[in-house]
Amino acid sequence: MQQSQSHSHFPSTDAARPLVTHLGFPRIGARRELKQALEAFWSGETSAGALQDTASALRQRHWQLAREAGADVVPCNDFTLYDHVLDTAVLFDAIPPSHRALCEADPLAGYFALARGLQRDGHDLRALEMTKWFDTNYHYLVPEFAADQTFTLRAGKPLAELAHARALGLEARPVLLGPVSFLKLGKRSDGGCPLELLDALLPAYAQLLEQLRRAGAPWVQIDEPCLVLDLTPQEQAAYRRAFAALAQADAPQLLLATYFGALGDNTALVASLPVQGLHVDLVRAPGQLETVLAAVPERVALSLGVVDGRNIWRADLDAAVELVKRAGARARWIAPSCSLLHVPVDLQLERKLPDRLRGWMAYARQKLEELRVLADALGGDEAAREALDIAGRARVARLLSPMLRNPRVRERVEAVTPDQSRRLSPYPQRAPLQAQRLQLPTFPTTTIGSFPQTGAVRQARADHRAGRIDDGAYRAFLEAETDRCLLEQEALGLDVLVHGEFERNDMVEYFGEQLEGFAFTGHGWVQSYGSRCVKPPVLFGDVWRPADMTVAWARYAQSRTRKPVKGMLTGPVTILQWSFVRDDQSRAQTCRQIALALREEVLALEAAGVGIIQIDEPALREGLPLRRGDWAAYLDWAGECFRLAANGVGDATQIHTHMCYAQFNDIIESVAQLDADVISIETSRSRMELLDAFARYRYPNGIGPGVYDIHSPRVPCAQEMRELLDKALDVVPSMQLWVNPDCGLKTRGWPEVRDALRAMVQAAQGLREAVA
Ligand SMILES: Nc1nc2c(c(=O)[nH]1)N[C@@H](CNc1ccc(C(=O)N[C@@H](CCC(=O)N[C@@H](CCC(=O)N[C@@H](CCC(=O)O)C(=O)O)C(=O)O)C(=O)O)cc1)CN2
Ligand code: MET
Ligand SMILES: [Zn+2]
Repeated sequence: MQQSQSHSHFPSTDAARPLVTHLGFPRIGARRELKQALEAFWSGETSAGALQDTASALRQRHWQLAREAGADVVPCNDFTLYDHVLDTAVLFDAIPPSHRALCEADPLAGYFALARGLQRDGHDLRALEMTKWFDTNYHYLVPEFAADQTFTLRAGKPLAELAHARALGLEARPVLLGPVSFLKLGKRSDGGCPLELLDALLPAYAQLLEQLRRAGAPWVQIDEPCLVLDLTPQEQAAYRRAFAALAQADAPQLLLATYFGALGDNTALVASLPVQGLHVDLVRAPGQLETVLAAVPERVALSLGVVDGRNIWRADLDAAVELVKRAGARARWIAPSCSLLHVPVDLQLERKLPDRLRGWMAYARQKLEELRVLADALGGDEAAREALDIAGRARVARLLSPMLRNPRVRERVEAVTPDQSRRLSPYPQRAPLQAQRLQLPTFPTTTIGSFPQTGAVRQARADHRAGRIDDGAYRAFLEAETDRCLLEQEALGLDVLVHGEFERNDMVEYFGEQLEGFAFTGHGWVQSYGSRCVKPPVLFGDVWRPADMTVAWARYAQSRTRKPVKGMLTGPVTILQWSFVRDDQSRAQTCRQIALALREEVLALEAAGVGIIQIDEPALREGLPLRRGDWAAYLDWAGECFRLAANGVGDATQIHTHMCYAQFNDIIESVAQLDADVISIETSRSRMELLDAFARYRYPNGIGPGVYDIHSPRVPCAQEMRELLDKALDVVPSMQLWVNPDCGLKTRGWPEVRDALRAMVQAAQGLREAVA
């Protein structure tokens, strides 16, 4: 076989072959086995033993799968029953006083009470706050530290997982969240700086490292993703102190793992840390290889993240070859850019995807196979070089495919003018027109859109998909659900109703299924939090709207009640953020295409007589770049896209937006500039901390700070919600205040929803009486 031109630059014999590894594997399971096991355990159907058996079997299967796909070294302790940040808090015994007794009496029950709250058997425990893991759609639980927090090592889990892997004959590398990132991702109950607790934490870390070494770990992976953020001098000093202390311990060799971006101005800091290995993300930041090679001492072995751990496209292996060769003998390992947590498990399970598209994609397993091909090719293997050629051709085929481009879409994006993204009149002129049209009381009550997606709803959808019920029967079922939901809302006394979103599998996938330019998968599940997963659609080509998407349901719901029903759409930034997005053009460009498609839908809803249209943008904050220097450009195009979608309507049409799961303090000004008439926003888990920002900025339009945490089965009482509303009234003028939960109710059951909304309406009524 003739050697191909493009790979003639390979060394011919005995070249150094890097080892293949990865930083973490999806834990939910290709068929969401962990989800099923968790939910069965929570509902009391199965025992803790059964849950642990499933967890153990998944760990073992994933190690074997990774080995077979090509990993020479696999991580351990990357598994978790709920969340790896929560695991780290439990590992060091950083448990809030409220949960301590239960955690000691029944560790597993205590663990899930921290994750989900617990209101049973005389307990009334809150869940920890949940927020976004960097710029991903994964949520972690925020550790809560006392001002005088002490840390005690409880090393059972990492030691057991290491022993399990070693018993299987695997070379396993325990993964730990590093001490600085762990503290920085948490918060102190007194509002103080968590990094002040570093000196108290380090002895426990050192002790853990010693135990792992004694248990046979040659390497430990310390994840410090905060090293890609802007750090203060104090934070940089914390890194120096932390790693100096860990270097004193009788520890295994340390692989310091960074990901989600460039080390940038932290490069010199990282280069000065006493570690034996360093992982860098060369997908988000290929340019940093040069600076890292120059700054980091030769004795530090490098792990090069050359395959995208955040997206599902096949890698550009030719580019990867160049990077690895550039690092030469210093490239000890090659790996995905970050943990594979953010991609699905195995493309081989996909049956529905068009073959063409499938040939362009790679899930976790296929990414490890790509890395093996890359390593083998670098090691001089002929067959692997041919595989590289084939991969390269598949990639070029995608980039040149006519499926990616629609000239009409491109023309329309080019033709957008600035006035298309502005409302006709400013808010003070629109507000009275809307008030007159809608006739709402003060402190109007509403919900965020979804009502419980019960087993029956999911079953009907599954039956419809499988052809067991026809279109008519499915529609009749959904109409009945919608009717029932509207009646419930009327009975509860809510002011602005929603149709309940029963027809939607997911707020993004549903739109992906109706827009051109998207494909959807059958097994593309990615963990979002705990047992909850999402199946991000694959945005591969130019986006356009072939037909109305939500108008029929909006019209139907409004025909069934005299109360106003909100039209319900997912915004362009969120659709972008929660899809696997093409990488052959800028995200801004792709987002504008989505925005134009949604604009058509907004105008169609308005034309159908819908007076309130909500455009959810829960992922606006999540998409914010990790470095401040990149914020302005992002906020500029993201804001423009929202306004382009929303602001074509007349003055009397009320635009709502909704945001959740993140800190909005930093971007409050950009949120205000969206100029939505009303924003509902998650605040209850952080007990309204967010409102400081709204107060400082004097948010000008309507605002509904969430008064009830919908992620927990716990039902708060009216008094508790009233207290949050009173707090809100300190900073929000009463004419602007709306009353609503934190987010949609799809994950809850009807009994809790009824109780909670009844209490919410009661809280609003109490407030009306108090200020009347
Ligand atoms: N994309 C996205 N990201 C988001 C959110 C979101 O809503 N969407 N919200 C935040 C996270 N919150 C979330 C809240 C709930 C769920 C959630 O409930 N997910 C469901 C899956 C939703 C779904 O796609 N359901 C489908 C498919 C359901 C399913 O499991 N079907 C079975 C078959 C049906 C059966 O027999 O039960 C199968 O395919 O195996 C449907 O309803 O049609 C789950 O994990 O259970 C996810 C995220 C932030 N990020
Ligand atoms: N309208 C959506 C819902 O209520 C908004 C969810 S934000 C993650 O579910
Ligand atoms: Zn939400």
